[in-house]
Amino acid sequence: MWAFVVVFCALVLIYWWKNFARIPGPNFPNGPLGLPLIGYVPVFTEKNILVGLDKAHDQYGEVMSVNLGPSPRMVIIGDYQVLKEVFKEESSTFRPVEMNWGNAYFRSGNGYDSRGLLFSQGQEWTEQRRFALRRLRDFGMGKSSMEELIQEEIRQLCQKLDKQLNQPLKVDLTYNLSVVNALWTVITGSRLSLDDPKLIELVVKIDELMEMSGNVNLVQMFPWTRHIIPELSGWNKSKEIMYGLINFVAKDIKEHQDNFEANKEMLQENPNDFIDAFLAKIQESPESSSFHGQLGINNLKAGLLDLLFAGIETTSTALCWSTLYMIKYPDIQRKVQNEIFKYVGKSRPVNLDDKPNLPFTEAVIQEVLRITCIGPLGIPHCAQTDIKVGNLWIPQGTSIMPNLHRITRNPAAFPEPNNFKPERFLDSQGKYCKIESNIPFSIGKRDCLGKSLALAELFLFFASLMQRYSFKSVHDDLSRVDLEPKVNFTQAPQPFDVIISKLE
Ligand code: HEM
Repeated sequence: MWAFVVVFCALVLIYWWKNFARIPGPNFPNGPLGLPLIGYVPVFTEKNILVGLDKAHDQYGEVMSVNLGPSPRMVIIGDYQVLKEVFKEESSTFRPVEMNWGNAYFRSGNGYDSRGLLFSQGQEWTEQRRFALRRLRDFGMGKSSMEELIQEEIRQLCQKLDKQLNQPLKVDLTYNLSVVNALWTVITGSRLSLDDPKLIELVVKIDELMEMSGNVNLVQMFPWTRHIIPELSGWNKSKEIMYGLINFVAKDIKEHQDNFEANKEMLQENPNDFIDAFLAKIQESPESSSFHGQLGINNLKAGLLDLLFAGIETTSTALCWSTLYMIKYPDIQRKVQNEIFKYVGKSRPVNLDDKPNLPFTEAVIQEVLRITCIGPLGIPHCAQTDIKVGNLWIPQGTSIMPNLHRITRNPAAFPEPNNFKPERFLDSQGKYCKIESNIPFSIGKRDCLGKSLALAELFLFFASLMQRYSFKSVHDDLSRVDLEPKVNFTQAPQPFDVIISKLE
């Protein structure tokens, strides 16, 4: 009996060593040895995963490999130049199969393929991404421009804030509703009131999905546990949240389909919104296309979920961070306000054309994005074929994780990286100057699809709020303003109160 146990354990260890722990070749990045099943332990024992990875980078270099959980070694890149070269490769635009099985299960029903934008692969991803990029750029689709839509959201947000002045206020949900609504209007063509229960339901569902994705639950690590302990493993909860969201968008898609059928000729030429444009695309697509028939509808549902999931929490979290940094650094807040008063004044709304005249405001936004790095580890990629960059070799099938947090805190590019210093983005004449390696949106062929929209939203929301209001901490002692992030799938501020008063 004991002999059998010993042989069995030895075989498991050999399997683990060969397939998971071993460094596969001389030019593969080195890294710490992870334990079977749980992987690299400091990820769980340090304050958060970023601190754990920082320690490993300090020891093994900016490009290293590590086991995270029960998965094989993945390559983690914390060097800007290397990441730029690797993510330039077409072969690195794939996603690891093991990370999206659950997602594929919900959205295509077979557990193998994944639709939409975040997790699709190859030709399907190229087609879906190209379409979404173009349609987001068109925004408003001929009816009203993207900027007008955002300006309307800002007007509604200010009306709401005006009713809650001079008292402690949590702004996260309020910002979230406004940012959701801007995207929802582009997608569905209709704006909701900020108190609309439908809008609140959507925000709550996306929050739940975000929290679920950020928490390491058993079913994510060991998918088979769903058959044995569906409740305990987190499977039932995942299903409930995911199906809730899918049904939410499915209702709007159905309404659009009915309307499209009734007004086909007109909408085919002049779609009102993202969903109409997608339905028009479905009509004209051949069988070989990922827009054709039921596959097209599945891609529409999954793509909408992806836009909402990736586009809402991230942007409103960035707005919350900028508010928190302004209450922590009132001098910087005043400097932003003075710049806006000088170039825009107090009454005319700020618009995107004002950007070149507001270099300090722009520098503050870039510094907030850098220091808070909202998606610190991006989304993992996977090498579809062997990738060779300089001496580095990444074999086919290896997962690649960009450590954006590490890159945006590199002291060579950002001296005193842990200090909030917007001036680093200004030249000697006070003009805004870009720093190439500030990449909170990742880089390369599969970088953030919503980067332009996010930057436009952040500039308009932030500058407009700074023009109208002063933001103050509830604490007289500003050392009590906590900038420590809650590290999840994203880095968000701890819940905080702010006192907003109107600027005269
Ligand atoms: C401050 C705001 C935002 C930040 C920091 C951010 C960051 C990121 C990052 C780091 C990635 C991973 C890129 C990679 O795989 O290498 C990503 C992907 C993505 N983002 Fe964003 N994002 C933001 C806002 C938005 C917005 C507003 C939208 C949509 C309207 C959006 C849609 C997406 C999509 C669809 C992807 C997946 C792209 C693909 O797989 O091809 N994001 N984002």
